[in-house]
Amino acid sequence: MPQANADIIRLDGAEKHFGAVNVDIIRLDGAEKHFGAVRALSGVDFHVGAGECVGLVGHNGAGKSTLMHMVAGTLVPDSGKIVVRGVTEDNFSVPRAQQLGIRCVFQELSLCPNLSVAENTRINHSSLTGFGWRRKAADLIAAKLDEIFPDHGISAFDIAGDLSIGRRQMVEVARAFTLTQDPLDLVILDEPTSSLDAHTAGQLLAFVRRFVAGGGSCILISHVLGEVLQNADRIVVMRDGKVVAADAAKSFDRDRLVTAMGGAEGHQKAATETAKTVAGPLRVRARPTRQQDGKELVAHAGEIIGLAGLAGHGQTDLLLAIFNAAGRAKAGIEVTAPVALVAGDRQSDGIFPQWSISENIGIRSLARLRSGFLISPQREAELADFWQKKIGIRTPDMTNNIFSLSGGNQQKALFARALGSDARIVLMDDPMRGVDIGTKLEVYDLVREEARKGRTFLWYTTETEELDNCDHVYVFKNGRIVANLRRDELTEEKIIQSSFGDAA
Ligand SMILES: Nc1ncnc2c1ncn2[C@@H]1O[C@H](COP(=O)(O)OP(=O)(O)OP(=O)(O)O)[C@@H](O)[C@H]1O
Repeated sequence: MPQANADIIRLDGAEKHFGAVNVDIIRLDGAEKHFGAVRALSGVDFHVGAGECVGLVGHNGAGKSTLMHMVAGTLVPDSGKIVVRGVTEDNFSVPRAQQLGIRCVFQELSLCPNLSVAENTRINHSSLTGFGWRRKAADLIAAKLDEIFPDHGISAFDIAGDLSIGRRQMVEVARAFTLTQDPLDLVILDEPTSSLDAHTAGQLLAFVRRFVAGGGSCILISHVLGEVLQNADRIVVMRDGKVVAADAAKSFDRDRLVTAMGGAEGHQKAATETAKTVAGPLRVRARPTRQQDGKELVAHAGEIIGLAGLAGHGQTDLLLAIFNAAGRAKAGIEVTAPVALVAGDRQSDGIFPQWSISENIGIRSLARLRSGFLISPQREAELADFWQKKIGIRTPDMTNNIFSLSGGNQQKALFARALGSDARIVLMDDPMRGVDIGTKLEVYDLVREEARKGRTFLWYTTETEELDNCDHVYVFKNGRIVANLRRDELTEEKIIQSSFGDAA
């Protein structure tokens, strides 16, 4: 263990677990990073102590993931210093970070889709070798899944690509915490609950607290500010590539965080409109394939309909069935107008990776963008510019590749694609994954405004608060609708009761 220098001994945050001063696990001094014209980080100082959970918050594109890529060794700073346990690292890299016990769960899930859960575990744990490695890997990941998510329902031999996005996220998390011969000191969790329902997110956060209480360290990035306020010891706020606030978590409340992040000021929580009593014409009538009791989802023009319940209980399947049924007859499903889908799993279902931001937005509006037989680049650019301004897509140039955007900004581009199209029905599959609080509030306003103009929204969300925007909510369990709750009777307890009840 290296000797701690005087300048890396800190008295904030970490030492409260041990009652003594403490060497930082990692420290970055003056980290800078440019991507072409974009200054992603400008002179950031950041540190994490042993036995400390640091919450990291900021708007989309603030630089959080870029900073974390430096901690994980996947990005090298243009300038600045990385110090691990008091030793300056001149050639910091992914293998070096792993050797030093630093692991990460990134926002864009990284499991190989064609490999099993056990095989994916082996990829990150090179010590799992020799005869019977597959069995060893399977036992280890199964045990960790059981420990973090007791009712996970995942087999170590499931193929990763066959799992729902929520279950893939659970595997990623469990894999990062799996104990092998490799050291485990610090885990970076970049939006680890973004695809988890409230129950599963609670299991993960409780595990994180146990891990930290046992002396481990975590960096927790989340746009769900309550998660950070309740689970971090110290919170660091980033804005436009800089750290703008850093303090003990208990000194923050939601308002102070939002003000420090900037961008969400002036937005009030949605004024709760009374549920609609006069419905427009029928837009969607759909019965889940496993439904045998006659219940069905019904949506009219101008309605915002929520889909809730534990993740992976048939909500996404029904949205995809409705999407596929648009324009052709399908048993049990009636769709009376054009449909657009905002995918939550943007990597697999939403984004065209080789295309620019503008092309990704325009693809659902080709008829409107045509000039003769060709797509007019000017019309495409106008549509993209309109949406860039409307929902604040942060980029210097909309003709840049879509992957030049931060995760949340990629998600905004998918929103723009659906809302900018002529679709009268918009299906949203947990669409706010990675979207910051300011933009979320803007999108909620936009959805309600579009609904008033007659658009219909079917909105599956793992964030219970978002259901306040809906006229009524169908709760799913085991592939079936088990409850239909009006907005005025909607509470988290009611949803949980229906999700776990014996109704199906
Ligand atoms: N590979 C890249 N090429 C070009 N620009 C990039 C690249 N990666 C990040 N950026 C830019 O750097 C800035 C910071 O992005 P970063 O992903 O760190 O933000 P973030 O705070 O993690 O956002 P989010 O909450 O949306 O995930 C953004 O403006 C982004 O567009």
